[in-house]
Amino acid sequence: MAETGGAVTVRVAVDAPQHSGLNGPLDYASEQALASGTLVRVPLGKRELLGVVWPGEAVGQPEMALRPVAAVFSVLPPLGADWCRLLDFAAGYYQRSVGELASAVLPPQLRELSPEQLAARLRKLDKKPASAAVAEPVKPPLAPEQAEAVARIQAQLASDSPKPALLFGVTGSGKTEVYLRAAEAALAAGRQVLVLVPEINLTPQLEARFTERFAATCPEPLAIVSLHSALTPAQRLQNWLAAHLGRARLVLGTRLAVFASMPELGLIVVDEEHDPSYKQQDGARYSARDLAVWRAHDLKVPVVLGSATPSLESWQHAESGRYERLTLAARIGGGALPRVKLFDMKALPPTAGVTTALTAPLLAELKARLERREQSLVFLNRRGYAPVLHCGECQWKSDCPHCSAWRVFHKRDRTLRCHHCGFTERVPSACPNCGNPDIAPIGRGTERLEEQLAEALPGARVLRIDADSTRRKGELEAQLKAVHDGDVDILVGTQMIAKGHDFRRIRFVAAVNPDGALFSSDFRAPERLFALLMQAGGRAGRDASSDSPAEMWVQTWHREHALYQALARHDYVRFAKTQLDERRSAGLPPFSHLALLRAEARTVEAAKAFLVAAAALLQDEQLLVYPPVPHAVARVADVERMQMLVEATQRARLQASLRDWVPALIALKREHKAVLRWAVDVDPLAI
Ligand SMILES: Nc1ncnc2c1ncn2[C@@H]1O[C@H](COP(=O)(O)OP(=O)(O)OP(=O)(O)O)[C@@H](O)[C@H]1O
Ligand SMILES: [Zn+2]
Repeated sequence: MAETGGAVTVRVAVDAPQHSGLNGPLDYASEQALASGTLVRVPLGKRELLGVVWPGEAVGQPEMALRPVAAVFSVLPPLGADWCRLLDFAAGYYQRSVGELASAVLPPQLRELSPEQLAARLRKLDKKPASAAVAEPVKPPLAPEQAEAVARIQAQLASDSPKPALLFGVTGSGKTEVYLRAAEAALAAGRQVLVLVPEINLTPQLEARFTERFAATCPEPLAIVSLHSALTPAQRLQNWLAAHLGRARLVLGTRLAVFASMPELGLIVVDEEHDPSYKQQDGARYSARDLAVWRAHDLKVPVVLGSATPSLESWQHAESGRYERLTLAARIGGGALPRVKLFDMKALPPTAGVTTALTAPLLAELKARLERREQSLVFLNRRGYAPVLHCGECQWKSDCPHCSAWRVFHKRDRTLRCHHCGFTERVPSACPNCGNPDIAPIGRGTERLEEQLAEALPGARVLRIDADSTRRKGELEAQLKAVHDGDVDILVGTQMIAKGHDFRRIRFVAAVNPDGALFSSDFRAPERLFALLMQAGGRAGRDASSDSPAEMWVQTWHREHALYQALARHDYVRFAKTQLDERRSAGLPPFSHLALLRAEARTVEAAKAFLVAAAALLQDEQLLVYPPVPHAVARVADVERMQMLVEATQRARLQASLRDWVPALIALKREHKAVLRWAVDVDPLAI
């Protein structure tokens, strides 16, 4: 803040468009001094935007008439210095402006409310009724490995320079109970706790478990809240305010919750830390997991990263001693992990007309389980009825006219839908190219699998859960409840059901067609496939009291593949070692650091020309700049997408180069009018 005449100059982080080149906080005039972190409304161009008074000296150019701050949210305590540091770091690291990031991560409703309206919302918070008195929860006695892990986290809570903990626990080993005990200790010490989960659909079950555990110790209204994008804007603001005011003692949320304002934050938990959904895929492409680690380090509080299949980045940190590894090697109650059977598709006698997803032995196994009244899960990571519709006469296929992709056949509503641009049409009754009425689906998605299972196993109660079956509010909850209640015999679904859920009745899991990912050009594809299959298998046999053996089948054409061999032995450690060895010799992350420059244009040439010119602007010899290549789905909605990888052996080196490069790219873009969009993705996940 600088004094100029009667008014003071304040720096305000505000969402100025990137091409304006105004990427730092901007100066405004204020009648009174304003503490950093104060929320304000300020004019920018013709608009009035939400802004945050930012720490640091205003540049103060007295000859320029500064525009005045339009409104001050003095009803709200300012955001903390730690929150501003987090945003400064994240904006710098992911190469965005701090104002853009602040505007993206603050609750959207804040942008619309006047100070008076916000004051009304705050009064409403006070009127929330306290929850009814609840009984003391029953806490299970900890298994020895759990007790050890909890003790280590407690030691970290007491330390003034805690190390991140990697909780490496096999599926069903009771990681959640460790989070609960760690949270209990932090809450008892008067601190707030932040728990991150990868997917919204995992929040209800976890929220229920946390509420059940802490409702007695934290009975005040809004003491436990969730933060994710499926909340209504009003709920999201309410929960965010509760966290900011310190009323919410425990915040449970998806990646955006890493930015929650929590003045007394004392512990962060990142569940399923390996999950790709922690990475934001547009705007500021941040990794919530990585930011959680940064935030914990900055605050000198512990962070617990939990997974049965840690990301190779985190695993490498545990290997090198930067993270403390806490291992839960056994399932609760001594239950065995499911036996994994690699079912060799090549060994099947070729039979014309037999669908390969549901082999006769698989059907027989499902039938046997059905007769024993056990639940089974059939996992196929592809939704829709069939990935493509095909005409045998003229070879027409249901491609998307706007994308380099097929349109997926959805039988339920008889549509052809592009999963990339959303282009949807009714299924034609005959081939649009030659008029042949006999067009047929090729391949299968969950919808078709569901149909075939119901046909092959009459009387079985088959339920499909995927993004299509759960569009409407409440559907997912109802479907999961049916599974938990035992009203379902065979559950069919995508990765949505493979992760996290504590299904107690499932004893058999089949992955019917997982091979595709083995040959992807993305170096992370094997890591993702391994994690997904381990997670899927982990849904079986979670109830140790049942005596029937739990089993997982993987139907594959590549039985000997090292990935499957490691999977069959539940050997994450070995898998990680092989992968890390490969990454080390290929110079890939975590042994190098990457940034991806993406460019989108109407033509490949225009996108490419921009990338080539951008490469010429990078003068550091220590950086390796790869030639531009098309994105895996090169064209989406008639836009060509190209990308270029930049690699450095040192993170700091890459960061230093990006700092100069990004402003230069903003200027470069002005010369490349045909480029529609460009973006830098630091630590990209999908390549
Ligand atoms: N000490 C304990 N005593 C008895 N039951 C326990 C104990 N700890 C956890 N459980 C129960 O064991 C089951 C599995 O625990 P949890 O869901 O935490 O596993 P997880 O390690 O998170 O598994 P996943 O990685 O598959 O999600 C849960 O039903 C939980 O209530
Ligand atoms: Zn499309």
